Amino acid sequence: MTLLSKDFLLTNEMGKKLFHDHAANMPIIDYHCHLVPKEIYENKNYPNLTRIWINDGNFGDHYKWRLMRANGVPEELITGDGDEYEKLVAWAKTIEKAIGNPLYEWTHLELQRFFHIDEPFTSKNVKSVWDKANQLLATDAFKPRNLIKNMNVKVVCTTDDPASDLKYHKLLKAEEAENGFKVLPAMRPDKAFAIEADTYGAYLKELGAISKVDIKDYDSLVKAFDTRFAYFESLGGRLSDHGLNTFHFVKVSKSELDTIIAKGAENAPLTQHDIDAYATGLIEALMRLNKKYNWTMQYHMNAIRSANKPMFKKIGADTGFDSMGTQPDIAQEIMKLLTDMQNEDNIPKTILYSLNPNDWMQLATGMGDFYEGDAQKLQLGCAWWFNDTREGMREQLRIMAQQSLLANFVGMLTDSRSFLSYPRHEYFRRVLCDYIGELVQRGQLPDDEAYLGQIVEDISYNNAHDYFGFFK
Ligand SMILES: O=C(O)[C@@H](O)[C@H](O)[C@H](O)C(=O)CO
Repeated sequence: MTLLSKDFLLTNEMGKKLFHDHAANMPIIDYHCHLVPKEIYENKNYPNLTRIWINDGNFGDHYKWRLMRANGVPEELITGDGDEYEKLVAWAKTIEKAIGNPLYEWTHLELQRFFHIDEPFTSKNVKSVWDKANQLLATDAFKPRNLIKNMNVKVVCTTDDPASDLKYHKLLKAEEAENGFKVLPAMRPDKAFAIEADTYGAYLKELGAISKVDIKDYDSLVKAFDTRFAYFESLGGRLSDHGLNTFHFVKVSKSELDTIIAKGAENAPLTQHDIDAYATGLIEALMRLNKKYNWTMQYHMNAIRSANKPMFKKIGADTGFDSMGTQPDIAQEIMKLLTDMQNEDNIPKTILYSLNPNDWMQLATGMGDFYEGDAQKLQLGCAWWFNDTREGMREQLRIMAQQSLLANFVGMLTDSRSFLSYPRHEYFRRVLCDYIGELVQRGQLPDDEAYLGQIVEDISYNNAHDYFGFFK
């Protein structure tokens, strides 16, 4: 089989039929990514391949950055102000060493799907790739909105702070019919959780100002969030998303939460008990609001963020210095949370992602204790970040299939900061179809293309369409 041939990742006949005749042409709902709404709205061509692929001066692909650092590339040719062609040369020299790394396949998929460049990308052809890609990047087809539209994307959910004015979502909403896709905000209140940060007090003021609530205690904080849920909802938002790097369930009284919030706002010393109690109180408030608005709550848990403190100070978060978390009991702590909220019937639709696959069985089986109402009210999140590999995807599919109902799964997302990442959905669909095809091959499923094809189409698009309510 040649590199990324027609049947790449497809090792059986049913898998090939399921992919080519059912998955391949399904539209995309990308319900979690980090694209910048302003860039979608302004719709400007990228000047060259480095800027859309590696680093556009603000956001960039920290997956690539990690590998470039692993290859000894100096920071000036990664996130620094080095020559942009030389950055691509550095990437070419890196990717030719990345055998077995998903970025090898993603890089070549993107070159094939967008630039019709089929040969392997190496330091020997980087100049011709640079020239051909840049020529195409200057055309209308490579404006961000056309990149989204031409990949058959129907929904893009960005990642937005509750205090955001969602200016560009509002502007894009007015052009939704013309664009042919929705750009919807997903509320990511991580700053509101960071009570130990010296910026917490200022953030409460910022959130209070935009919600017109004087936030001074738990009730007023919840009221402020309620107004933001209503505003996000008015622009099509139906998701909240939470980076719970670690989590310890600590239930305290409202008056104790009031005291903790006051301490945080004044930047007074907080104990770990305070921090855990506050996170528990706030996540429970957000569970109630997700339930009230019939949103879906995503938990991104067990991550170590910005471990390289000197580089964090130098270039900030989300720059490739994160890794898999090692809190061994995080799933147990989440179970305590779910159990507590079940007592008041306030568990919303929920997707649980853990960066540590050791958590997946606990999460997948634990969720099963709380199913009711909506089909697949709780589900195991797709293989996330460092697990976004063929093997990681197969493991998540296997566990979801064996512990719940794979046919209800809402499928994949890009989680990306680049407009070129949509082939990750194709990659996932290939893995999904190959996995199902193998079950047929072993006689574990009927050799029934119509039945299995419908399930593949549902996982690829229909389930997300119905589950999230973006089109209601
Ligand atoms: O949403 C998250 O917490 C992560 O996806 C995080 O943003 C990370 O930088 C990422 O993009 C992984 O794909």
